[in-house]
Amino acid sequence: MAQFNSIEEILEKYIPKEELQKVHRGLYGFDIQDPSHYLKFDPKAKDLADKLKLEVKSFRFPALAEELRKPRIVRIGAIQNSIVEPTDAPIRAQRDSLIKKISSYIAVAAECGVNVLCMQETWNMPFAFCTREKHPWTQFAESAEDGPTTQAMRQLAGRYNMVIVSPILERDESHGDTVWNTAVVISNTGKVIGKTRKNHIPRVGDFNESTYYMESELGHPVFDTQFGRIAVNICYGRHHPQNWLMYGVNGAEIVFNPSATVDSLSEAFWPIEARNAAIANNYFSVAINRVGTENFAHEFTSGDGRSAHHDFGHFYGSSYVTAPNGARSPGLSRVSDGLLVVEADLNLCRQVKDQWGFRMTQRLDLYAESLAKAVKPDFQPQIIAEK
Ligand SMILES: NC(=O)NCCC(=O)O
Repeated sequence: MAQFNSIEEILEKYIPKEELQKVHRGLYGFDIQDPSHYLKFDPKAKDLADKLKLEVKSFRFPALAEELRKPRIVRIGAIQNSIVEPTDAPIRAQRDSLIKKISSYIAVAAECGVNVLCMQETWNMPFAFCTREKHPWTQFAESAEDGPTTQAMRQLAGRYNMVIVSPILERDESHGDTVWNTAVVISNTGKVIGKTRKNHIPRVGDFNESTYYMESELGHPVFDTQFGRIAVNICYGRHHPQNWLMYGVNGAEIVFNPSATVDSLSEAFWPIEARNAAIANNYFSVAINRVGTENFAHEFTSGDGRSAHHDFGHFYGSSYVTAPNGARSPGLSRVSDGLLVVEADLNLCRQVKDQWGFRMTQRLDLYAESLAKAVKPDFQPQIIAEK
């Protein structure tokens, strides 16, 4: 399929203006052409972004004014990016060129007033897990706490007073040098608050990640930051509603979904899953997908009938944010690097909980009892047939 910039662009091109407003309201929950929903940035931010050819999009989610609570306004940032060096370049050159590029994007995010930012899954390397090659790719794995990527991000977090979520390939030197798919959560003070790991590892298409790392044993941590309670649901975990549920049960107000997925597999799901999670759990979800096509020297197959090939297909970007009331931002481009800046009043989370009562009516006790039965070896599905 020929690559195109975005679905939004096609809609705006072919739908008459008065009809377009209805389409937008139905698709996004807002008239997304209403200028009051967009942020104005300092010209310096725009100049910086233009120089870097970085698409910058914004959106604003208002909440009701409350008498007993002040608004809790935060600016959430999401960065999607392609790789810089070809995948056969030296490892250090590949990693350091990405750290340099993303550091320049984070400088733009700072100019846009971003308070809490997340990058895509394993942002500092090519998504090489299709190859099933251990070498050279596991050389990208580094200490979550003080590897070169975390050190660089810690400096920026402190400099810009910004919480940074940095999804990387982790080398756990304390436990046999094991590799994990991890997101490091760095405070706006520059300190590492902690880390979370990918709970669900795919075995679909070319996503041969189970060759490299196991499912996380860290549960569903929520990180209490100056800019809200945040959690990270890494990529494939977005297909598991229970995974989203537990971040909500643990009190998350913003759940990032750093991802890497391709148009031949998941694009129809993409606008649905993180959006539904925000609706069902009354928090903001931030879906961030890698962008671009990455070619690898040695052709590979994955036993799914396709002939040997050198790439995953197209990572379609399309990052977007959904508010607890189901309204969503326009997406970033399908084909280029981008920064999405969303201004949100976190008070909206509790306002929607009150309005819809999902947390009150959630029946966790019923699910816990049913799931406890379902995991037992002698489980019998509850099927009732005509007598
Ligand atoms: N990175 C990753 O988990 N991708 C799996 C494919 C998908 O979930 O769309």
